[in-house]
Amino acid sequence: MTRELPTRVSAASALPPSGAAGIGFENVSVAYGSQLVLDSLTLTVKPGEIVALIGPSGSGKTTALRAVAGFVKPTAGRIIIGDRDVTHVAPCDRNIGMVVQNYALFPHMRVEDNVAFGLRARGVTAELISQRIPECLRLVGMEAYTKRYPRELSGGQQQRVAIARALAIRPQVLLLDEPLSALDAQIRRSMLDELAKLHRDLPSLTVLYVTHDQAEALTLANHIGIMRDSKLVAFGSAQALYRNPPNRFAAEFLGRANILAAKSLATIDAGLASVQFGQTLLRGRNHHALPEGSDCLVCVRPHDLRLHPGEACGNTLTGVVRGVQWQGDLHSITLDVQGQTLRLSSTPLAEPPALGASLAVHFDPADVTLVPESDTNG
Ligand SMILES: Nc1ncnc2c1ncn2[C@@H]1O[C@H](COP(=O)(O)OP(=O)(O)OP(=O)(O)O)[C@@H](O)[C@H]1O
Repeated sequence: MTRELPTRVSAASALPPSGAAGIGFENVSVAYGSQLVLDSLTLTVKPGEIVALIGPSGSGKTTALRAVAGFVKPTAGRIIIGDRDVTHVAPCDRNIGMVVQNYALFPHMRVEDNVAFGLRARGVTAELISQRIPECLRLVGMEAYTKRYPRELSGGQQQRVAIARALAIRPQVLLLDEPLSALDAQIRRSMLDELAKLHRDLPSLTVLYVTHDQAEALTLANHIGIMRDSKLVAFGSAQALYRNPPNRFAAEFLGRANILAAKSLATIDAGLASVQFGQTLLRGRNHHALPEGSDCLVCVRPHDLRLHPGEACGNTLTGVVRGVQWQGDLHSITLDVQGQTLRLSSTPLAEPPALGASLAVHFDPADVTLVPESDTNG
Protein backbone atom coordinates (compact mmCIF):
# COMPACT_ATOMS: atom_id res chain seq x y z
CA MET A 1 0.00 0.00 0.00
CA THR A 2 1.48 3.40 -0.90
CA ARG A 3 0.35 6.68 0.48
CA GLU A 4 1.51 10.19 1.00
CA LEU A 5 2.17 11.28 4.49
CA PRO A 6 -0.37 13.87 5.58
CA THR A 7 0.86 17.29 6.53
CA ARG A 8 2.35 16.96 9.99
CA VAL A 9 -0.19 17.06 12.77
CA SER A 10 0.97 17.54 16.34
CA ALA A 11 0.81 14.38 18.40
CA ALA A 12 -1.53 16.01 20.87
CA SER A 13 -4.07 17.06 18.27
CA ALA A 14 -3.69 13.93 16.21
CA LEU A 15 -5.15 11.43 18.54
CA PRO A 16 -7.11 12.65 21.48
CA PRO A 17 -9.69 10.10 22.51
CA SER A 18 -13.18 11.30 21.76
CA GLY A 19 -13.78 12.89 25.19
CA ALA A 20 -11.99 11.75 28.32
CA ALA A 21 -13.74 8.95 30.15
CA GLY A 22 -12.95 7.39 33.48
CA ILE A 23 -13.39 3.77 34.48
CA GLY A 24 -15.52 2.63 37.39
CA PHE A 25 -15.63 -0.78 39.02
CA GLU A 26 -18.69 -1.00 41.26
CA ASN A 27 -18.58 -4.08 43.47
CA VAL A 28 -17.37 -6.21 40.58
CA SER A 29 -16.95 -9.92 41.22
CA VAL A 30 -15.76 -12.53 38.72
CA ALA A 31 -15.76 -16.28 39.21
CA TYR A 32 -14.40 -19.12 37.11
CA GLY A 33 -16.69 -21.99 37.99
CA SER A 34 -16.79 -22.04 41.76
CA GLN A 35 -13.54 -20.08 42.16
CA LEU A 36 -14.02 -16.41 42.99
CA VAL A 37 -11.09 -14.62 41.36
CA LEU A 38 -12.26 -11.03 41.76
CA ASP A 39 -14.08 -10.21 44.96
CA SER A 40 -16.29 -7.10 45.05
CA LEU A 41 -13.80 -4.76 43.42
CA THR A 42 -14.72 -1.10 43.77
CA LEU A 43 -12.27 1.31 42.20
CA THR A 44 -12.35 4.50 40.15
CA VAL A 45 -9.91 5.60 37.49
CA LYS A 46 -10.53 9.27 36.84
CA PRO A 47 -10.58 10.56 33.25
CA GLY A 48 -7.06 11.05 31.96
CA GLU A 49 -5.47 9.28 34.90
CA ILE A 50 -3.04 6.36 34.94
CA VAL A 51 -3.90 3.78 37.57
CA ALA A 52 -1.62 0.80 38.10
CA LEU A 53 -2.89 -2.45 39.55
CA ILE A 54 -0.10 -4.39 41.19
CA GLY A 55 -0.04 -7.56 43.24
CA PRO A 56 1.32 -11.08 43.28
CA SER A 57 0.69 -13.61 40.57
CA GLY A 58 -2.90 -14.88 40.58
CA SER A 59 -4.27 -12.01 42.67
CA GLY A 60 -6.83 -11.03 40.01
CA LYS A 61 -5.18 -8.09 38.21
CA THR A 62 -5.61 -9.38 34.67
CA THR A 63 -9.13 -10.51 35.45
CA ALA A 64 -10.00 -6.95 36.47
CA LEU A 65 -8.57 -5.65 33.20
CA ARG A 66 -10.41 -8.28 31.17
CA ALA A 67 -13.63 -7.32 32.88
CA VAL A 68 -13.17 -3.74 31.64
CA ALA A 69 -12.40 -5.05 28.15
CA GLY A 70 -15.49 -7.24 28.24
CA PHE A 71 -13.60 -10.51 27.86
CA VAL A 72 -14.94 -11.85 31.14
CA LYS A 73 -18.42 -11.29 32.49
CA PRO A 74 -18.83 -10.17 36.09
CA THR A 75 -20.97 -12.41 38.24
CA ALA A 76 -21.95 -9.30 40.18
CA GLY A 77 -21.43 -5.54 39.99
CA ARG A 78 -21.13 -2.99 37.22
CA ILE A 79 -18.37 -1.68 34.95
CA ILE A 80 -18.68 1.95 33.97
CA ILE A 81 -16.74 3.73 31.21
CA GLY A 82 -17.40 7.46 31.11
CA ASP A 83 -21.06 7.74 31.95
CA ARG A 84 -22.01 4.41 30.32
CA ASP A 85 -22.71 1.18 32.11
CA VAL A 86 -20.82 -1.21 29.82
CA THR A 87 -21.28 -4.34 31.89
CA HIS A 88 -23.31 -5.96 29.13
CA VAL A 89 -21.79 -4.13 26.16
CA ALA A 90 -19.79 -6.14 23.60
CA PRO A 91 -15.99 -5.65 23.79
CA CYS A 92 -15.84 -4.03 20.35
CA ASP A 93 -18.36 -1.36 21.41
CA ARG A 94 -16.52 -0.25 24.57
CA ASN A 95 -14.06 2.08 22.84
CA ILE A 96 -11.01 0.61 24.50
CA GLY A 97 -7.53 -0.25 23.30
CA MET A 98 -5.63 -3.11 24.89
CA VAL A 99 -1.98 -4.15 24.84
CA VAL A 100 -0.82 -7.41 26.34
CA GLN A 101 2.55 -8.78 27.35
CA ASN A 102 3.48 -10.80 24.27
CA TYR A 103 2.91 -8.17 21.54
CA ALA A 104 0.20 -10.23 19.80
CA LEU A 105 0.89 -8.58 16.44
CA PHE A 106 -0.35 -10.44 13.38
CA PRO A 107 2.86 -12.01 12.05
CA HIS A 108 1.78 -12.09 8.40
CA MET A 109 0.89 -8.38 8.33
CA ARG A 110 3.20 -5.45 7.86
CA VAL A 111 3.35 -2.82 10.61
CA GLU A 112 0.95 -0.53 8.72
CA ASP A 113 -1.62 -3.29 8.32
CA ASN A 114 -1.35 -4.27 11.97
CA VAL A 115 -2.04 -0.66 12.94
CA ALA A 116 -4.91 -0.42 10.44
CA PHE A 117 -6.53 -3.67 11.57
CA GLY A 118 -9.01 -2.28 14.08
CA LEU A 119 -9.92 0.59 11.78
CA ARG A 120 -10.63 -1.74 8.83
CA ALA A 121 -12.72 -3.96 11.10
CA ARG A 122 -14.79 -0.86 11.89
CA GLY A 123 -15.21 0.04 8.20
CA VAL A 124 -13.20 3.24 8.43
CA THR A 125 -12.46 4.87 5.03
CA ALA A 126 -9.14 4.20 3.31
CA GLU A 127 -8.37 7.91 3.38
CA LEU A 128 -8.79 8.14 7.13
CA ILE A 129 -6.80 4.95 7.64
CA SER A 130 -3.93 6.31 5.57
CA GLN A 131 -3.92 9.38 7.77
CA ARG A 132 -4.24 7.54 11.07
CA ILE A 133 -1.42 5.00 10.50
CA PRO A 134 1.46 7.50 10.43
CA GLU A 135 -0.12 9.54 13.22
CA CYS A 136 -0.18 6.56 15.54
CA LEU A 137 3.25 5.32 14.54
CA ARG A 138 4.67 8.79 15.09
CA LEU A 139 3.31 8.78 18.64
CA VAL A 140 5.43 5.74 19.44
CA GLY A 141 8.45 6.72 17.32
CA MET A 142 7.89 3.99 14.73
CA GLU A 143 6.93 5.99 11.65
CA ALA A 144 9.99 4.73 9.76
CA TYR A 145 8.93 1.09 10.06
CA THR A 146 5.58 0.94 8.24
CA LYS A 147 6.65 -1.72 5.74
CA ARG A 148 8.33 -4.10 8.16
CA TYR A 149 6.89 -7.40 9.31
CA PRO A 150 6.82 -8.09 13.08
CA ARG A 151 9.64 -10.64 12.71
CA GLU A 152 11.84 -7.82 11.41
CA LEU A 153 11.39 -5.79 14.62
CA SER A 154 12.91 -6.03 18.10
CA GLY A 155 10.68 -6.85 21.07
CA GLY A 156 10.54 -3.20 22.14
CA GLN A 157 9.66 -2.11 18.61
CA GLN A 158 6.92 -4.73 18.37
CA GLN A 159 5.45 -3.51 21.62
CA ARG A 160 5.48 0.07 20.31
CA VAL A 161 3.57 -1.09 17.25
CA ALA A 162 1.11 -2.92 19.49
CA ILE A 163 0.53 0.35 21.36
CA ALA A 164 0.08 2.23 18.06
CA ARG A 165 -2.43 -0.40 16.98
CA ALA A 166 -4.36 -0.01 20.24
CA LEU A 167 -4.40 3.78 19.81
CA ALA A 168 -5.51 3.72 16.17
CA ILE A 169 -9.20 3.51 17.02
CA ARG A 170 -8.82 6.51 19.30
CA PRO A 171 -9.88 4.69 22.42
CA GLN A 172 -11.03 6.57 25.49
CA VAL A 173 -9.42 3.93 27.65
CA LEU A 174 -6.12 2.11 27.19
CA LEU A 175 -5.68 -1.18 29.03
CA LEU A 176 -2.09 -2.34 29.43
CA ASP A 177 -1.46 -5.85 30.73
CA GLU A 178 2.20 -6.28 31.70
CA PRO A 179 3.20 -4.51 28.47
CA LEU A 180 6.91 -4.41 29.35
CA SER A 181 7.46 -7.70 31.10
CA ALA A 182 8.77 -9.55 28.03
CA LEU A 183 11.46 -6.91 27.47
CA ASP A 184 14.92 -6.81 28.99
CA ALA A 185 15.64 -4.37 31.81
CA GLN A 186 17.27 -1.63 29.74
CA ILE A 187 14.53 -1.57 27.06
CA ARG A 188 11.94 -1.64 29.84
CA ARG A 189 13.35 1.54 31.32
CA SER A 190 13.33 3.38 28.01
CA MET A 191 9.81 2.11 27.21
CA LEU A 192 8.67 3.41 30.59
CA ASP A 193 9.94 6.87 29.64
CA GLU A 194 8.13 6.56 26.33
CA LEU A 195 4.86 5.56 27.97
CA ALA A 196 5.13 8.58 30.24
CA LYS A 197 5.75 10.79 27.19
CA LEU A 198 2.84 9.18 25.36
CA HIS A 199 0.56 10.11 28.21
CA ARG A 200 1.85 13.67 28.15
CA ASP A 201 0.99 13.76 24.43
CA LEU A 202 -2.44 12.24 25.06
CA PRO A 203 -3.40 13.65 28.46
CA SER A 204 -7.06 12.74 28.21
CA LEU A 205 -6.33 9.05 27.65
CA THR A 206 -7.36 7.03 30.69
CA VAL A 207 -4.97 4.17 31.38
CA LEU A 208 -5.34 1.07 33.52
CA TYR A 209 -1.95 -0.60 33.83
CA VAL A 210 -1.43 -4.07 35.23
CA THR A 211 2.06 -4.99 36.37
CA HIS A 212 4.05 -7.12 38.79
CA ASP A 213 6.67 -4.44 38.87
CA GLN A 214 6.28 -1.87 41.62
CA ALA A 215 8.94 0.37 40.06
CA GLU A 216 6.83 0.65 36.88
CA ALA A 217 3.79 1.49 38.96
CA LEU A 218 5.61 4.12 41.03
CA THR A 219 7.13 5.70 37.92
CA LEU A 220 4.00 5.93 35.80
CA ALA A 221 0.87 5.87 37.87
CA ASN A 222 -1.11 8.67 39.49
CA HIS A 223 -2.79 6.12 41.71
CA ILE A 224 -1.90 2.54 42.58
CA GLY A 225 -4.19 -0.30 43.60
CA ILE A 226 -2.67 -3.30 45.35
CA MET A 227 -4.43 -6.64 44.85
CA ARG A 228 -4.13 -9.71 47.01
CA ASP A 229 -6.17 -12.94 46.89
CA SER A 230 -8.82 -11.47 44.54
CA LYS A 231 -9.27 -8.33 46.65
CA LEU A 232 -8.09 -4.76 46.47
CA VAL A 233 -6.19 -4.29 49.75
CA ALA A 234 -4.85 -0.77 49.23
CA PHE A 235 -5.50 2.16 46.94
CA GLY A 236 -4.03 5.63 46.90
CA SER A 237 -1.70 8.05 45.20
CA ALA A 238 1.69 6.51 44.54
CA GLN A 239 3.39 8.82 47.05
CA ALA A 240 0.77 8.41 49.76
CA LEU A 241 0.79 4.62 49.51
CA TYR A 242 4.55 4.54 49.65
CA ARG A 243 4.82 6.95 52.57
CA ASN A 244 1.81 5.76 54.56
CA PRO A 245 1.02 2.18 53.62
CA PRO A 246 -2.33 1.21 55.15
CA ASN A 247 -1.33 -2.37 56.04
CA ARG A 248 1.59 -4.78 56.22
CA PHE A 249 1.00 -6.20 52.77
CA ALA A 250 1.05 -2.79 51.07
CA ALA A 251 4.17 -1.80 53.04
CA GLU A 252 6.05 -4.92 52.03
CA PHE A 253 4.80 -5.22 48.46
CA LEU A 254 5.40 -1.59 47.52
CA GLY A 255 9.03 -0.86 48.32
CA ARG A 256 9.83 -3.81 50.62
CA ALA A 257 9.57 -1.85 53.85
CA ASN A 258 10.94 -3.13 57.17
CA ILE A 259 8.16 -4.11 59.53
CA LEU A 260 8.67 -4.51 63.29
CA ALA A 261 5.86 -5.68 65.58
CA ALA A 262 5.43 -3.23 68.48
CA LYS A 263 3.07 -2.71 71.42
CA SER A 264 1.38 -0.13 73.60
CA LEU A 265 0.95 2.92 71.42
CA ALA A 266 1.08 6.20 73.36
CA THR A 267 0.32 9.54 71.74
CA ILE A 268 3.06 12.18 71.95
CA ASP A 269 1.82 15.15 69.92
CA ALA A 270 1.65 16.57 66.40
CA GLY A 271 0.71 13.19 64.97
CA LEU A 272 3.61 11.41 66.66
CA ALA A 273 3.29 8.40 68.93
CA SER A 274 5.66 6.14 70.82
CA VAL A 275 5.51 2.37 70.79
CA GLN A 276 7.32 -0.32 72.68
CA PHE A 277 9.59 -2.61 70.65
CA GLY A 278 10.97 -5.11 73.14
CA GLN A 279 12.77 -2.94 75.71
CA THR A 280 13.15 -0.03 73.30
CA LEU A 281 10.82 2.93 72.91
CA LEU A 282 10.42 3.92 69.26
CA ARG A 283 8.68 6.98 67.88
CA GLY A 284 6.87 7.37 64.59
CA ARG A 285 4.03 9.12 62.78
CA ASN A 286 0.59 7.92 63.81
CA HIS A 287 -0.79 8.75 60.37
CA HIS A 288 -3.59 6.21 60.61
CA ALA A 289 -4.75 7.54 64.00
CA LEU A 290 -4.32 4.19 65.73
CA PRO A 291 -5.80 4.11 69.23
CA GLU A 292 -3.89 4.52 72.50
CA GLY A 293 -2.57 1.27 73.90
CA SER A 294 -2.93 -0.67 70.64
CA ASP A 295 -0.38 -3.03 69.17
CA CYS A 296 0.87 -2.03 65.74
CA LEU A 297 3.65 -2.36 63.19
CA VAL A 298 6.59 -0.02 62.81
CA CYS A 299 7.19 0.55 59.09
CA VAL A 300 10.51 2.07 58.00
CA ARG A 301 12.14 1.94 54.57
CA PRO A 302 15.65 0.43 54.21
CA HIS A 303 17.03 3.70 52.82
CA ASP A 304 15.77 5.61 55.88
CA LEU A 305 17.91 3.58 58.30
CA ARG A 306 21.22 5.27 59.11
CA LEU A 307 24.47 4.05 60.55
CA HIS A 308 26.39 6.30 62.99
CA PRO A 309 23.84 6.85 65.74
CA GLY A 310 26.18 9.49 67.15
CA GLU A 311 24.26 12.02 65.05
CA ALA A 312 21.23 13.55 66.72
CA CYS A 313 18.84 10.75 66.06
CA GLY A 314 15.71 9.48 67.66
CA ASN A 315 15.14 5.84 67.29
CA THR A 316 18.17 3.65 67.77
CA LEU A 317 18.29 -0.13 67.50
CA THR A 318 21.25 -2.45 67.82
CA GLY A 319 21.39 -5.73 65.94
CA VAL A 320 23.70 -8.44 64.69
CA VAL A 321 24.82 -8.29 61.05
CA ARG A 322 23.48 -11.33 59.19
CA GLY A 323 24.15 -10.30 55.58
CA VAL A 324 26.15 -7.75 53.61
CA GLN A 325 25.63 -7.39 49.88
CA TRP A 326 27.34 -4.92 47.61
CA GLN A 327 25.02 -4.08 44.72
CA GLY A 328 27.11 -1.54 42.82
CA ASP A 329 25.40 1.69 43.78
CA LEU A 330 24.51 0.57 47.32
CA HIS A 331 25.30 -1.76 50.18
CA SER A 332 22.40 -3.82 51.47
CA ILE A 333 22.86 -4.92 55.07
CA THR A 334 20.61 -7.37 56.91
CA LEU A 335 20.43 -7.23 60.69
CA ASP A 336 18.83 -9.42 63.30
CA VAL A 337 17.26 -7.13 65.89
CA GLN A 338 15.62 -8.89 68.81
CA GLY A 339 14.71 -11.81 66.53
CA GLN A 340 13.28 -9.63 63.76
CA THR A 341 14.94 -8.80 60.46
CA LEU A 342 15.86 -5.27 59.49
CA ARG A 343 17.25 -4.29 56.07
CA LEU A 344 19.35 -1.19 55.56
CA SER A 345 20.42 0.31 52.22
CA SER A 346 23.37 2.62 52.28
CA THR A 347 25.59 4.29 49.74
CA PRO A 348 28.61 2.01 49.18
CA LEU A 349 30.68 1.70 52.35
CA ALA A 350 34.48 1.80 52.28
CA GLU A 351 34.50 -0.58 55.26
CA PRO A 352 31.32 -2.64 55.36
CA PRO A 353 30.54 -4.31 58.69
CA ALA A 354 31.61 -7.90 59.24
CA LEU A 355 29.09 -10.72 59.51
CA GLY A 356 28.24 -11.32 63.17
CA ALA A 357 29.29 -7.80 64.20
CA SER A 358 27.06 -5.72 66.41
CA LEU A 359 25.71 -2.68 64.59
CA ALA A 360 23.61 0.27 65.75
CA VAL A 361 21.20 1.96 63.36
CA HIS A 362 18.88 4.87 63.80
CA PHE A 363 15.98 6.43 61.97
CA ASP A 364 14.07 9.65 62.17
CA PRO A 365 10.56 9.41 63.66
CA ALA A 366 9.33 11.38 60.62
CA ASP A 367 10.37 8.44 58.44
CA VAL A 368 8.38 5.91 60.44
CA THR A 369 4.74 5.09 59.77
CA LEU A 370 2.80 3.18 62.40
CA VAL A 371 0.65 0.64 60.58
CA PRO A 372 -2.32 -1.33 61.92
CA GLU A 373 -1.66 -4.96 62.71
CA SER A 374 -4.61 -6.21 60.69
CA ASP A 375 -3.59 -7.24 57.19
CA THR A 376 -6.88 -6.53 55.54
CA ASN A 377 -7.25 -2.89 56.42
CA GLY A 378 -6.98 -0.95 53.27
N1 LIG B 1 -9.77 -18.62 32.01
C1 LIG B 1 -9.61 -19.00 33.29
N2 LIG B 1 -10.21 -20.10 33.79
C2 LIG B 1 -10.05 -20.46 35.07
N3 LIG B 1 -9.32 -19.77 35.98
C3 LIG B 1 -8.68 -18.67 35.54
C4 LIG B 1 -8.79 -18.22 34.18
N4 LIG B 1 -8.07 -17.10 34.07
C5 LIG B 1 -7.52 -16.85 35.28
N5 LIG B 1 -7.89 -17.79 36.17
C6 LIG B 1 -7.53 -17.84 37.59
O1 LIG B 1 -7.95 -16.63 38.17
C7 LIG B 1 -7.03 -16.19 39.16
C8 LIG B 1 -6.62 -14.76 38.87
O2 LIG B 1 -5.92 -14.74 37.64
P1 LIG B 1 -5.37 -13.39 37.02
O3 LIG B 1 -4.79 -13.72 35.68
O4 LIG B 1 -6.41 -12.35 37.09
O5 LIG B 1 -4.22 -13.02 38.06
P2 LIG B 1 -3.05 -11.97 37.93
O6 LIG B 1 -3.01 -11.22 39.21
O7 LIG B 1 -3.22 -11.15 36.69
O8 LIG B 1 -1.80 -12.92 37.82
P3 LIG B 1 -0.45 -12.77 36.95
O9 LIG B 1 0.28 -11.63 37.57
O10 LIG B 1 0.23 -14.07 37.16
O11 LIG B 1 -0.84 -12.51 35.53
C9 LIG B 1 -5.87 -17.17 39.14
O12 LIG B 1 -6.05 -18.09 40.19
C10 LIG B 1 -6.02 -17.86 37.81
O13 LIG B 1 -5.56 -19.19 37.87
